[in-house]
Amino acid sequence: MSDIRVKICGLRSLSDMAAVVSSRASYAGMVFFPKSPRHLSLEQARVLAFAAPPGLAKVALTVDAEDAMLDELVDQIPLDLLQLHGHETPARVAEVKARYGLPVMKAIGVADEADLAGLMEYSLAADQLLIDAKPPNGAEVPGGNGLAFDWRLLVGRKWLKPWMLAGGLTPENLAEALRLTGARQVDVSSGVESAVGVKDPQRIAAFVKAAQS
Ligand SMILES: O=C(O)c1ccccc1NCC(=O)[C@H](O)[C@H](O)COP(=O)(O)O
Repeated sequence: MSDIRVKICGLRSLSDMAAVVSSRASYAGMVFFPKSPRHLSLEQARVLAFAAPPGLAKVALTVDAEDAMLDELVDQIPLDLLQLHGHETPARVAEVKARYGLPVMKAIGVADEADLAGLMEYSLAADQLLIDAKPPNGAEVPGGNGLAFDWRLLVGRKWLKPWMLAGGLTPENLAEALRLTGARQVDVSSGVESAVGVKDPQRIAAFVKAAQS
């Protein structure tokens, strides 16, 4: 069994949380972005977060959030990691990290080699990086689109901080993605859904199993 850590993103219900717990994933992601089909209210997120067992990291995902919103999330929800999935600068990443005293993961969208240029600077400011597919032009949401990028772009690359691979991963393609990129952490949303925003417990289990084999 390998020690690949898995984040299941976009949980919406207690049954999603139960599926994530029984799969033995390492991170449970909650989306706070009203345009997303996976958006949660504070109250919904509190219920999910309090149902998470110790050892399962609770991740709050925001997009260019102001302090007022982050203040509310951090005050009301027990969180382990803040995922910044917008256009936050390295300086903003450092500011969020200092203000809340929580680890911060910065998501970077990748479509081609040029998109990797900023990663080093972000790796100085953030605790972790999430290397995701860049959303298509005009996309309503900057993540959770089920799109993959060319994993060969990551071959032989190293960053200063732990990183996760994301974007279009599925139980079916995960082994190949791990083989090519050498990722030790992976993140998935659409690939473990039966319809947009609807998590499928069997696909969650299959994804984590694929990460462990
Ligand atoms: O999942 C969303 O709806 C979402 C909305 C706004 C910003 C980010 C979002 N998801 C970010 C994630 O961490 C996803 O898991 C990641 O983009 C991979 O998604 P997918 O390609 O669907 O597996």
